[in-house]
Amino acid sequence: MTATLSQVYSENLIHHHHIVPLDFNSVRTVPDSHVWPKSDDSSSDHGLRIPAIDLKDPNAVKLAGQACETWGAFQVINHGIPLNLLEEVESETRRLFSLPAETKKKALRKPTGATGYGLPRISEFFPKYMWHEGFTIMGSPADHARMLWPNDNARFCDVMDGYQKKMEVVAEKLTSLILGSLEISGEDLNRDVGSPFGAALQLNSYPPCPNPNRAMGLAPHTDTSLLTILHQTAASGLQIFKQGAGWVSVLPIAGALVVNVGDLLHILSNARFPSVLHRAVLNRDGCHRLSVAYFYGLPSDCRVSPPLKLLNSGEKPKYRSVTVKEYVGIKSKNFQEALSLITI
Ligand SMILES: C=C1C[C@]23C[C@@]1(O)CC[C@H]2[C@@]12CCC[C@@](C)(C(=O)O1)[C@H]2[C@@H]3C(=O)O
Ligand SMILES: O=C(O)CCC(=O)C(=O)O
Ligand SMILES: [Fe+2]
Repeated sequence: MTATLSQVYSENLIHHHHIVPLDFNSVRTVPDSHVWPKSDDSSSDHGLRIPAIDLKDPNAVKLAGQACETWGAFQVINHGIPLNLLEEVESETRRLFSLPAETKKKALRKPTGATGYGLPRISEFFPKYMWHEGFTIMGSPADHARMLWPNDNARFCDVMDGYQKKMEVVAEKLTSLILGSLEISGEDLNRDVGSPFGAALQLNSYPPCPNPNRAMGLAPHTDTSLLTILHQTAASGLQIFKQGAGWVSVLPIAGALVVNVGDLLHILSNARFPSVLHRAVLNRDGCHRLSVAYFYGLPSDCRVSPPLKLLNSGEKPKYRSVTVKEYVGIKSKNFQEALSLITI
């Protein structure tokens, strides 16, 4: 039996002190544990912007391929997710993070768990904590939602279930579009036809910070997914790193979704589509920023390597083939070194 994504992440233990978020409501100054060195490149915004692609554009395949190659990210409009669903997801996410700290801790992720409330998994790789709290969902959120709202969780569950179903459709569409730009299709992946893709939903909260210049929302990282599809609220904060330009802000476009290339697509495309380094800085306006990331991947036993069709021009594979499960294990131990550890 193929292990679920949740089982795969559960096998990689995280220490308790890297799970429990600060009670952000109770602090008036940034504690030393959360002070990050001032980033000299945080304002290096040259007005550059990632492309915005209309899924109804007849050139969408080519545009998506170009965006993945040069940016590793793009915004997408006309994606088919209704605006009112995005608003509902946002309001349920706000309702969750507005609960008292003691209530949220009832749904705390276990050290051997993958889902629930807690700090981002990457916290253990940094000497300082991030100004962030998250809630991870894989499949049904019902068990954790019951811990938060014993009698009033149906709405949260319905909205998150509905969103995951719709996001799967968009993710499939985007995957075939992006693979199509390389002239490969979903059938060329080493996946049992019909087996489910691995997916997860991550609700991110960046509470108002007394000194946003000294704290970090979410530290620089690449996602492990094939693709990540992100909804961000109107407050800016997401930045991507572009070689030669530095950190570039991804300004929210109402109703648009941000698409990031993850490590699995990086390996699969033989580095033609590099996974994008990104981070979330804190909003200067003192508002509570939220984002919702849908991670779309491959089943845990799937072997990830560039399809032969991509290599038939004589190009050599840059990475040894790994199963998703193996790669998640390597990434959990080595974080940003993971790709270089499988380089041939
Ligand atoms: C499926 C997943 C991707 C993720 C780890 C997770 O199990 C759920 C949370 C995801 C997240 C969100 C914040 C950044 C990130 C690097 C992290 O620490 O947790 C990603 C993980 C990932 O892409 O590896
Ligand atoms: O909040 C954001 O804009 C980024 C979130 C993110 O990178 C993630 O959840 O992996
Ligand atoms: Fe990310």
